[in-house]
Amino acid sequence: MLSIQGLTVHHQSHTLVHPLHLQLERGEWLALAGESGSGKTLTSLAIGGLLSADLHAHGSIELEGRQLLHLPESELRFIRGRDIAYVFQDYQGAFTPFITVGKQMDEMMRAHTSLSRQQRQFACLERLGQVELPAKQVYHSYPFELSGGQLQRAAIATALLLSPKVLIADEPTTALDSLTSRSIITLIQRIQQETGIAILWITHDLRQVQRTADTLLIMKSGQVVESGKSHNIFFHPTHPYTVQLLASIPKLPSRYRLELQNKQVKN
Ligand SMILES: Nc1ncnc2c1ncn2[C@@H]1O[C@H](COP(=O)(O)OP(=O)(O)OP(=O)(O)O)[C@@H](O)[C@H]1O
Repeated sequence: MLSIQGLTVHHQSHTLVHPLHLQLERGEWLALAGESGSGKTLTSLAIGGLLSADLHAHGSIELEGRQLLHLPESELRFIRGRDIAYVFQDYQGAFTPFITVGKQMDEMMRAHTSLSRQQRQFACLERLGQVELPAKQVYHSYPFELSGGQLQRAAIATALLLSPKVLIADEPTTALDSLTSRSIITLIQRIQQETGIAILWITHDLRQVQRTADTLLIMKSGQVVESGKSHNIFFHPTHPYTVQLLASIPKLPSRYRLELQNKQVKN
């Protein structure tokens, strides 16, 4: 569904993302993992045409056969939300502080659909319910009246409003406590199973993707150093950097730990 071939991102003469290939299918959960500054966010922003003006992307980004790279902003704006939706780490930044959550969700629906006011409200409440929030209460709340976990759920509900094909989640749980973080991941897993949405999950924490990712891409210094089925990578990492990343996971089940210890001895 989403096919990226030879994507590069440059800043002046400096290459920040080296040729990157990625294939994401309907219902798939692909995790892009790696250390801070490895190029994960730039890759995700390039997909929706969100790179800042000083950065330049080359290569090919196709969504269901349609080339997205270098589309005019007016077309990209339409694609973002309807086909590709984002959830970011900064859930507070997802909403304007002094406008109710409902009004902001409604605004998004109004911009993308010709539904009546009543239909739009119904859709917003339905989505808020889907992310396990007290829908009516949250709809009428201001962002500052909600907890971090509730706000991130509301941001997810907003991202899902138009039933996008791809959800790009850039470290959406990093700013949350571990229990809330886990509940958000479980929620997105459930939504993925129910809707078949494809997930591109960006993280520096491999613990997060152990349970969820079908496919894993490991990035280091702007390069993909390892990619494949996440199960294979967890059991049989080939790149020393991946081995290092996996070995640094604090509480890995003993069966993985043994495999890794053997790997480290060999390397
Ligand atoms: N506008 C820019 N101009 C120049 N360099 C940039 C710009 N934006 C990002 N970079 C650099 O590109 C590299 C990759 O950044 P990116 O944000 O993609 O990393 P990341 O893997 O998402 O890191 P993190 O996990 O910390 O979010 C970093 O070295 C960053 O400093």
